[in-house]
Amino acid sequence: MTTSTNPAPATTPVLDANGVIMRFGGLTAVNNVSLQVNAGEIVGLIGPNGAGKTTFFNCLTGLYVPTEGTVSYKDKVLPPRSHLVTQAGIARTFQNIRLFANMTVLENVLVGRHTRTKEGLWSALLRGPGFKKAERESHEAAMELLEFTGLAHKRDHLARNLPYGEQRKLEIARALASQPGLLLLDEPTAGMNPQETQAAQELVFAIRDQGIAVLVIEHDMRFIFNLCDRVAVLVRGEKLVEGTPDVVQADERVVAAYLGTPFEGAPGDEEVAEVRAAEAKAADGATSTTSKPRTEEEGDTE
Ligand SMILES: Nc1ncnc2c1ncn2[C@@H]1O[C@H](COP(=O)(O)OP(=O)(O)OP(=O)(O)O)[C@@H](O)[C@H]1O
Repeated sequence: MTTSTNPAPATTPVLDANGVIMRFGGLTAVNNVSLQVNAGEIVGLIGPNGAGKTTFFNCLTGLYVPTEGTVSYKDKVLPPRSHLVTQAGIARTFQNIRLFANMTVLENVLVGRHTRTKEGLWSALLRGPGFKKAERESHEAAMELLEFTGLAHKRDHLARNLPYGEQRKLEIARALASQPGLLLLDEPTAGMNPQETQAAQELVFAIRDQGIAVLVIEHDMRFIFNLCDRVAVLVRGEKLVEGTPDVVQADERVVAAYLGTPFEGAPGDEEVAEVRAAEAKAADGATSTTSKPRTEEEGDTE
């Protein structure tokens, strides 16, 4: 198992999400969630399916306007507009890969750099010295990122022809091209084999070692607990637990949330009871149609 020690004590908040609520009609997908990510940290966000993780990410990155709450990056409240959030210094990848499939690997990274280039339209049209210099710098920076992510040898391949694991890496390279101070990764190892997952872990450590804080959603618990300095657990839109991997792993509420076992004080105990009752009824129905009439069965047991 690879480990990486966090070099600096992580105390300076980079991201500060405060009391974020996101409602879709009658559904509260994220309910009053506050979360900080400090400089130098890798923080994990876990929770069962439908817990609100991606919705929370979308609130952080300006894709959704939170119903309530604020999101600050380096002490400045972010406007809920994705391009302004990227400009401020937050980059992200998506659960469903979103590459430009018919562009090359290099072109995809160059697109990611767009927010950091200052050359205007006239300069680009006239292709003057300023534009050529900027183009050369962009190219060099993109190639450095491809080296960093291990994709340099694929620079001229079309994105759609890359194996799945490399597409995920390319998404990360493209996100890094915007020179973020915080990188949000939404299920970076989904669909990866163990070797690719191991490589992804090394890559995230290397990103952190470059001074970029990371917030990562992932279902692969081994990956999360090996990787993260701190983990927050969302259940039904609410933050249930937050702490070091050891603390979170030992918390019985987390185990219960994943196994679906009701626990004291948990939201939704009534729903669990309802589902159990419905399942029992369905099982009864199945028995009575496949074996003997219900009245007989009842007679047997009484
Ligand atoms: N745009 C939307 N409109 C309405 N409901 C939504 C929307 N986006 C998400 N939801 C609902 O919000 C809840 C949280 O969904 P979300 O995708 O954030 O969960 P998640 O924790 O990321 O799940 P998963 O691990 O399966 O990706 C779900 O009930 C989902 O159906």
